[in-house]
Amino acid sequence: MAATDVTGTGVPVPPGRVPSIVVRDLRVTYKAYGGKRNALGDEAEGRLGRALDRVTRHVGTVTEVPAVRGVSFVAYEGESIGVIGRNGSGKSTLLRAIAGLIPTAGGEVWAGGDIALMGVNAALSSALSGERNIMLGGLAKGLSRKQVNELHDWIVDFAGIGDFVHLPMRTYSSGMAARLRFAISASTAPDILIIDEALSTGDVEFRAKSAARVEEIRQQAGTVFLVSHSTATVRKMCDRAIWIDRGLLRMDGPTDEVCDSYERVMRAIRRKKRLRG
Ligand SMILES: Nc1ncnc2c1ncn2[C@@H]1O[C@H](COP(=O)(O)OP(=O)(O)OP(=O)(O)O)[C@@H](O)[C@H]1O
Repeated sequence: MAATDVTGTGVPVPPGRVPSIVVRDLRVTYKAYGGKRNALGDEAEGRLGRALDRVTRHVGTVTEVPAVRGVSFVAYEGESIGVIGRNGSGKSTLLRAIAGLIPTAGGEVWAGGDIALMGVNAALSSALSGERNIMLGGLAKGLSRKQVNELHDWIVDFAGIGDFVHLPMRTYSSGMAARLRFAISASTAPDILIIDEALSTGDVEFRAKSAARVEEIRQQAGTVFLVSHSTATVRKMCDRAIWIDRGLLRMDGPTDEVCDSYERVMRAIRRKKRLRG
């Protein structure tokens, strides 16, 4: 049976594969009030900055930042997709829009299941104990009190925070707090899991443990997105990679191919910068 373009993205769906997310011409524009912003943040300078000024419209004192400028792709069940790109290229914005956490300026997202976004910045309250945060985090994920109580010991054990669970989170080291956030998010297996740099926190042992948990979730036929600056992590954990550059999808394909191209371009940029002094 031939592949068909049932998603309308122009990407044919191969026979036997089940799409979990369809993103069609997705656009996100931030409105920044007052100061001037551009699509690469503070890094954009000189020629690049002027080029970006052309795509960044200034409306009165409001600057519109087109952070995602028309991205389309189809993700399938069982895939683990690394999302790479330079600082400010729009990776987090794209995934937050897919998770429905921020408004879009155009395009469509279709999701075939529940989406959980796990990030080191997931909001937990530093004034409350780990225990209370586990309950609040679980309720925010849509679990019942009973379900959170059942998961409580697993979360504390996975995070390795021991008796600190009774103390306010402000007494935690940043590693402990990040491990607790990860454990809360990973305590249930959502259909679609988005991890934003969460794996880069913690020590070697915790990274290995969290990687194993992501693999478990992936094997339960969920789809995993991993936003990371580390191509090494993406190579290890993902079978496919998406490269986002200035709000556009620059490349989508097998992890090694995409990471090789990305690293080549990054090396060339660094070389140019060095030559310019
Ligand atoms: N709340 C906001 N208001 C205005 N502009 C924003 C806002 N959040 C992000 N941006 C801008 O949108 C663009 C994309 O940011 P985003 O955080 O999605 O990039 P990123 O690739 O995830 O970056 P990083 O790798 O540094 O985390 C950047 O130019 C950034 O400055």
